[in-house]
Amino acid sequence: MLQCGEREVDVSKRTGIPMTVALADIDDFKKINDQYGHDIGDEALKLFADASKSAVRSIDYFGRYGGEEWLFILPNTTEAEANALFKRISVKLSNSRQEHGLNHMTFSMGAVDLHGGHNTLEQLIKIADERLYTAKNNGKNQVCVNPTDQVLNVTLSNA
Ligand SMILES: Nc1nc2c(ncn2[C@@H]2O[C@H](COP(=O)(O)OP(=O)(O)OP(=O)(O)O)[C@@H](O)[C@H]2O)c(=O)[nH]1
Repeated sequence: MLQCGEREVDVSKRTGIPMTVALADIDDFKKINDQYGHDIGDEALKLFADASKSAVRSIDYFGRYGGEEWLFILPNTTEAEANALFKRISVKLSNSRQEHGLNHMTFSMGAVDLHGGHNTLEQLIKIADERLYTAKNNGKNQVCVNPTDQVLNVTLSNA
């Protein structure tokens, strides 16, 4: 997946077509494990993965990254459009989490597109991670696409 990401960075640089890198992390995952047990924690990971897989397009790349985080590589996408992805995953998650008794499960996301000095996949992942950290610090259940802009906080009926 990282190799594909490097290739997408090259394509974006060559063509000028934007691409976005996003990192996501389930909120308070440790509490889910502590409260419901490790097996339900694993189930929560699967629910998130299924919601994400069904929310991305066929040209996007999605996978687990560095243990607890999830990486999205989104060709032909601006960082502002990551808001829409965040909403789509949130809605899909809200549909499936109730069946599993995980009514309060949410996630946070940080996203950045290729522009200015952010030139390599490694740099983009680093900035996405910083923005994910900002989204967590700002209250979780939200995406941070640019810390100077307002973050999008999605509050679903059972969140
Ligand atoms: N069930 C399960 N738990 C895991 C797995 N990998 C990591 N964890 C647990 O995930 C937890 C990581 O939580 P963090 O992401 O650090 O913190 P958090 O509780 O989600 O808090 P925030 O990120 O601030 O929302 C730890 O308790 C790990 O043991 C896994 O594959 N399955």
